[in-house]
Amino acid sequence: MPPINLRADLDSSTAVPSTPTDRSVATPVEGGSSIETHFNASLDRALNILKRQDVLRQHEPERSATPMSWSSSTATLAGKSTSYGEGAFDTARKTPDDIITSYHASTIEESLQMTKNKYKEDADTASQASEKDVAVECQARARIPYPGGHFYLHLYHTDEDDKEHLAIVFGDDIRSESLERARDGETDMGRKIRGASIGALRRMVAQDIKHRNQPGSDNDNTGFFEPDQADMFAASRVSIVDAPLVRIHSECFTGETVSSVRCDCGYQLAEAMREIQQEGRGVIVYLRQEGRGIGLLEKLKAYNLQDMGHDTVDANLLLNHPADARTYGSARSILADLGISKLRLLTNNTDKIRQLCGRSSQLDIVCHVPMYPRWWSDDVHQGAPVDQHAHGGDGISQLSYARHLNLKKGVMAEADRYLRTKAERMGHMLPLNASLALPGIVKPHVSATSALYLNN
Ligand SMILES: Nc1nc2c(ncn2[C@@H]2O[C@H](COP(=O)(O)OP(=O)(O)OP(=O)(O)O)[C@@H](O)[C@H]2O)c(=O)[nH]1
Repeated sequence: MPPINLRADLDSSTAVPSTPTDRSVATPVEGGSSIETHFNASLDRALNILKRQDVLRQHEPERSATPMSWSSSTATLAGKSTSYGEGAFDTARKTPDDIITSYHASTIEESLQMTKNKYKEDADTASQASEKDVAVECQARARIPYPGGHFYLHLYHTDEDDKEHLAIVFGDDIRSESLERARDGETDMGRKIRGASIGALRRMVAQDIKHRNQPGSDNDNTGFFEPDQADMFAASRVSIVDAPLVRIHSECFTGETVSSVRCDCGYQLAEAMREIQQEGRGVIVYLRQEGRGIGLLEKLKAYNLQDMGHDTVDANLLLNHPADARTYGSARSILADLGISKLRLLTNNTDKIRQLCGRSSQLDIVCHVPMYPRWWSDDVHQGAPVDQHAHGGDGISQLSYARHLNLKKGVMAEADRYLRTKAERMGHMLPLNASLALPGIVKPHVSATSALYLNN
């Protein structure tokens, strides 16, 4: 059998296109070789398939160049999942920079609104958590001298977590009930080492604490204590009826220990100590809720996101945390343990007030005392004793306590940005307007009460 001359047969019987691409339109004519016809048709189909795959492959690098980090960030920020569905191909043709830029421009408003809603949702959840009764026990108390005088540091354990929460107590008359409670098999020396009272004093303290829960009843325990202890407990009676100045402060290693000026935390702690020390009585409950409850590791990541242009709220959300993960149930219990049911609260934070005044709360927040940064105004807080030390060049200015009270406008630019975000996105009671150091911050008006804000 002679070999089949495909070329000749095709030339004579079929209009064969000159290029493989054209073959796709070739139609075998009547009488042509059926073998060639089938061959050409198969070849055409194969070429068409290859052509389509090739077109797709050309676009493949662009499609996979779309950064996953962008897509996952967007998903987190928008609070919904993102997938490559319809229309995804167009997005993939843009460069990653185009996508990020257009994303920022188009969603900033949406993000702001979404954050407000999310912040409220998280705050509601946190409020419910703060309603929970937290059992606390003061494990030890010790006197701490510091540049402004001395205070008593109380260390607490709670059944909520395994952290060491603290109460910084100013005034000799505020006592912890759980510290005074007798421990099994405890000696007087053991009590002294914990910072609890002993002997007649212990009995008096126990009676006094019991008495706090029975308003109106007479205290007939005077026979239990020595004359030199009488004054102390006379003062103790007073602390029950008045409303001491209280700050509920959350841990910030960066701001308080290494003097970071990304935030105002170091200043707030020092200022709270100064104001309470001036009054002679009050408490700072120091909660180990570092980084608004997300911990130091996550806060450092959030700082890097802030250096990439995100604010403190978005940075938390991008890391899949709530804007504020704190609760205040343990603070309420610590204050109750210290016999404080009525207080004036040093804060700008509406959410903190709302959580502390939850439905089941026994706390009576008589008013809130705003904490406006001293560097916004040149003339506030003149003549405080610790300022004189700090300016006096006697070495105390090297201490972080005093240093925090001497912050200057220019140095605090980053803290001002943080404060602006707290005011604009987290509902903090900070007056923003166009005058003082930060464009947009006016001199504080120090008269609002918590009732005003709680009713809103
Ligand atoms: N996640 C996060 N936490 C921060 C940042 N800056 C400060 N913090 C933490 O924020 C907490 C203090 O919260 P703030 O909102 O500044 O102040 P506040 O105590 O709620 O409000 P005030 O009572 O008005 O002072 C501390 O735990 C700090 O560690 C930040 O950029 N990101």
